[in-house]
Amino acid sequence: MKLVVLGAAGRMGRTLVKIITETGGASLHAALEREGSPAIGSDAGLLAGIGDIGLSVEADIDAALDGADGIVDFTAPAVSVSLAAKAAEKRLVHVIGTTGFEADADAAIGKAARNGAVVVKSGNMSLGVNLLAVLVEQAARALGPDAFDIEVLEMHHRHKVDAPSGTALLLGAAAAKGRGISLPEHSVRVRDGITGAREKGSIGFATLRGGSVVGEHSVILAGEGERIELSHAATDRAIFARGAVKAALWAKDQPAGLYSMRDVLGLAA
Ligand SMILES: NC(=O)C1=CN([C@@H]2O[C@H](COP(=O)(O)OP(=O)(O)OC[C@H]3O[C@@H](n4cnc5c(N)ncnc54)[C@H](OP(=O)(O)O)[C@@H]3O)[C@@H](O)[C@H]2O)C=CC1
Ligand SMILES: O=C(O)C1=N[C@H](C(=O)O)C[C@H](O)C1
Repeated sequence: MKLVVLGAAGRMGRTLVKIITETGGASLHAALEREGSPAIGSDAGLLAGIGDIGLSVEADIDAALDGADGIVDFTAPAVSVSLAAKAAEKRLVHVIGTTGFEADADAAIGKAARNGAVVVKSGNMSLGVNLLAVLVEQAARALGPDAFDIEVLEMHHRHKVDAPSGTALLLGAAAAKGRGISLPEHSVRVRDGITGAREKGSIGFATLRGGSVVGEHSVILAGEGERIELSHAATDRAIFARGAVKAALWAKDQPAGLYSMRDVLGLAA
C-alpha cells in the first residue's frame, strides 16, 4: 500500500517514515511538509534517522497524491479537514491522528467520509489506549450513574498545543458512553477560583504539560472510601505510528466511511 505522510518532519511524521519502511505491505510514496518549511528538499529517511532513502520531502499535495493509496496525517486540524475533502475526491484512505478538532471540523471530516474517503480517525492510535477505553467504558457502566466521580488526568511534553488531549477526550467519551450520558453536556474542562462543590455526574479533565513526556493518561473513579485508577503510559511514539499504519492497511479493504481504532482493532466494549 503506497502511503503519503503529511507533516513528515514533525515528531510523529519522522516516526511514521521509519515505521512505514519497516512494515510489510506498506511503502512510502511521498513525504510532505507545508510550503516554505525548511524541511522541503531534505531526504525523509535522513530526517527520520534511518539514513538516505532517496525520497525528498515535498510540498505539492496534489502531485504527491497521484498514484497513492492512502494518507497518514498527524498535523493540525485545519490541515486534516482540507485533506479529508481531497481524500474524498480521490477515494483514498485517510488516517487522521491529528487532535484538537472543534465540532465543525469533526462534521466536515464526517462529510468527507460520506463522500468517498475511507477515514480512520482516533485521538490515540495505540493498542494500549484503545483497550484502556474499553475498560473505562465497562467500569463506568458497572459503577452506575454518580456513586463514583470520574476525572481524567493527562500529561504531555511542553510542545503540545491542544488540551485536553485527544486521548483524554476519547477516554472521557468512553466513560460517558458507559454511563449513558453525553460527554459535551457533562464535561468540566477547566476549574479555577471558587468553583463550588463538584457537580454530581460530571466528568472532569485536568491537564499537565512539561518536558519530553510522550503521553500519560489516568482515569480516576473516586467513590466514598475507595478509588479505582486505570492508566496508560506511552514511552515511545512508535506505538502510535504502528497503530496508524495498521489502520491504513485495514482501511484499504473497507468501503468509504468514518472508522475508529476500535473498529481496526476489533475491540468491542
Ligand atoms: N492520534 C495519535 O495517536 C497521536 C496524535 N498526535 C497528534 O498529532 C499531531 C501532530 O503531533 P506532533 O507530530 O507531535 O506535532 P509536530 O508539530 O511535531 O508535527 C506536525 C507537523 O505537521 C507539519 N504541518 C503543518 N501544516 C502542514 C501542511 N499544511 N502540510 C504538511 N505538513 C504540515 C508541521 O510543520 P510546521 O512545524 O512547519 O508547522 C509539523 O512538521 C497533534 O495534533 C498531536 O496531538 C500525536 C501523537 C499520537
Ligand atoms: O501531542 C501528542 O504528543 C500526543 N497527542 C495525542 C493526544 O492528544 O492524545 C496522543 C498522544 O497522547 C500524544
